[in-house]
Parts: sequence; C-alpha cells; structure tokens
Amino acid sequence: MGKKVTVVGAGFYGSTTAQRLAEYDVFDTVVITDIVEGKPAGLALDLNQSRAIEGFETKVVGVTTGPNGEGYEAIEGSDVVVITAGLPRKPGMSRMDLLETNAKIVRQVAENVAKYAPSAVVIVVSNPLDEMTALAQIATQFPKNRVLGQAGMLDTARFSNFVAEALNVPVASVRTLTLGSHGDTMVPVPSKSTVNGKPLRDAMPAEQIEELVVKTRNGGAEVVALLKTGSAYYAPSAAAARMAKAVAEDSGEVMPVCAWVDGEYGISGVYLGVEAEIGAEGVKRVVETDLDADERASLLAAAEAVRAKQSDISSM
Ligand SMILES: NC(=O)C1=CN([C@@H]2O[C@H](COP(=O)(O)OP(=O)(O)OC[C@H]3O[C@@H](n4cnc5c(N)ncnc54)[C@H](O)[C@@H]3O)[C@@H](O)[C@H]2O)C=CC1
Ligand SMILES: CC(=O)C(=O)O
Repeated sequence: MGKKVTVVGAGFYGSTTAQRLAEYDVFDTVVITDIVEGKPAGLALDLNQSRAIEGFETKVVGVTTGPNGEGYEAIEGSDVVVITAGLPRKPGMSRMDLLETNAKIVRQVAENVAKYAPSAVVIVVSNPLDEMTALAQIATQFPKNRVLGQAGMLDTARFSNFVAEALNVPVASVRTLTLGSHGDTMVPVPSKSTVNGKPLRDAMPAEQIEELVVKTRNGGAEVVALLKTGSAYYAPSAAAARMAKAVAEDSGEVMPVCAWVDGEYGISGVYLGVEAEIGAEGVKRVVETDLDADERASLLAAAEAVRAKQSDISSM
C-alpha cells in the first residue's frame, strides 16, 4: 500500500507543507483539507499541474470539510496527519493569545482524525504549540508517542541560520539545538552547538551567543512584525514536512520535536521540546542530551511553565 499524508488547514503553513510533501515524492497521496469552500481543491489542482515540471508522481487531493465532520472520509488510511488549522498571530500578539480560539479548532479536527484515521501519527503545528499538541493527544486518545508537535526543528534552524550569518560561514557547517517550549521558555543550547565541529563558544564571545539566543526566541515574532499579516511558513513547513517524511520512511532520525516526556531529564508527564528518534510509530524514543547546569535548569523551568498551561487544556 502506498503512503498517504493529510494536511489539515490549507492556509500558508498547510499549503507550503503540502507542496513540500508532494515534491518529496515519497507519498502516493497528499490530502489537503480546509473549511473554506473550494480552496483545498484549487490548491490540489494547481499542485498536480506542477507534477510534470517538478517530476513527482504523488497525487494531491483537496477537500473542504464541514462543521459536523463532512468530508473527513477523504483522510481515511492516512499514515500521517499534520494539523495546521488555526489562527496565526498578528503583530504584538503572543502565541498564547491564540489559546482559546485554536483549542476549539484543534479539538474538532483531532476528534475527526481519531474517527477517520485512527492509525495515523499526528504532527501538530497550530499555536500555542505545546498546548495544542497536548490537546490533540487528549482529543484523539492516541498513544502519546503517536502525537507530537513541530517547533524544535524550526527554532533550531533559526538558531543555525543566525549563527551562520553572524560568522559568515555556510549554514551546513553549523549545528545548533533548541529544546523547551515554543515560546518564552524556549531553551537554545549553546553547549551542544558547533561550527565545523568545534564548539560555538570557541567561535564567538558569550555576549554574541546570548544575542543570538534572544534573537532565536524572538524568531517568529520578528517575521510576524515584518509580514504585518500572518506568520512564518517557509521554514515552519520545511520542518513539519521533514518530520512527516521521517515517519513515512521510518527513518529513526533524531530531531528536536515536542514529545511526551516521561522521566527523561527528571521530567515527567508533559509535552515538551526534546530530541527524539522519529519513525513509523511517531516518537520511537526520547533522546536525552548532556546539558550544562544552566541549560538543564532552564529546561526544568520550561517544563513547569508548559505543565501549568497544559493542565488547563483538558477542559477546552
Ligand atoms: N509550530 C510552529 O512552529 C508554527 C506554528 N504556526 C501556527 O500554524 C497555524 C497556521 O498558520 P497559517 O497557515 O500561517 O495560518 P492561515 O491563517 O494562513 O491558515 C490557517 C487555515 O486554517 C483553516 N482552518 C480554520 N479552522 C479549521 C478547521 N476547523 N478545519 C480545517 N481548517 C481550518 C483556515 O480556514 C485557514 O485556511 C497557526 O496557528 C500558526 O500560529 C505557524 C508557524 C510556525
Ligand atoms: C508562528 C510561529 O510560531 C513561529 O514562526 O515561530
């Protein structure tokens, strides 16, 4: 049987994710859905017309879904579902300002995913990310390893890009890592960051690293402020699409993702940004990394901040 992926939400994030997934040519079918009449079908038509130029065989199917789950039969048999449905931030808003509105949307979507694609791995991207990931697991009642969130890949890519630009080196020579939340308690990890295999801390002064850490934490807000409407989608869709590909290929790649943490770092019972091995069952294993005392303390603080918010989620 060929692989099938569904992207829920045909806005900026969803449509660019669908495009990347189709162009990988590892899925037989990419389904894209939205509540807006005609938009998913129009995007599918357009993407399919690029197949002869880009050289991929994946078929894209666009479906408009209704308030009572109409149309969701189209997602049956999906191996992966990426949930991008929800409002993006406006300039000046925090991701947390989206909580109540997006919780209603993500719950409705997740309940339909549970009904129509009960074996899927769910990758959540809707904001606020850590909370929406926890909510999707509650609403689907899927095993916790089969529900994960995208944030760490993006935040790490931003950190790497800022380091490469600051040092004027190829981005491929830079390795960085971010853990923690996709918000104020994000934890960029300089101790695990390298340039050409050498510690970042040998490549630039501590004050400059701290500036880039702050810039990484504000990476999303900086894009929102420039765009005026909507939020980032090129780098975010690259991250979510890579995660979906790792699931489809059962690759076992280690990626920073929002995963259920159960004992690692002495933290339990919370969805949090950590490194994890990704495969057909979603998270195969959370990978614990050695951290400096400061970084470990920041990760524990992030876990408690996210836990406090996630405990409000079950009633939403
Ligand atoms: N985790 C991350 O790193 C990132 C998360 N995001 C988040 O992703 C979400 C989507 O962002 P964009 O695509 O830029 O926004 P957008 O406004 O372009 O698209 C959102 C789409 O969701 C659709 N939608 C709303 N309710 C729906 C439902 N019940 N079922 C299906 N579709 C529904 C809307 O009609 C719209 O087309 C936002 O919450 C944003 O904050 C964005 C970038 C990075
Ligand atoms: C929107 C968002 O979460 C970001 O760009 O990081």
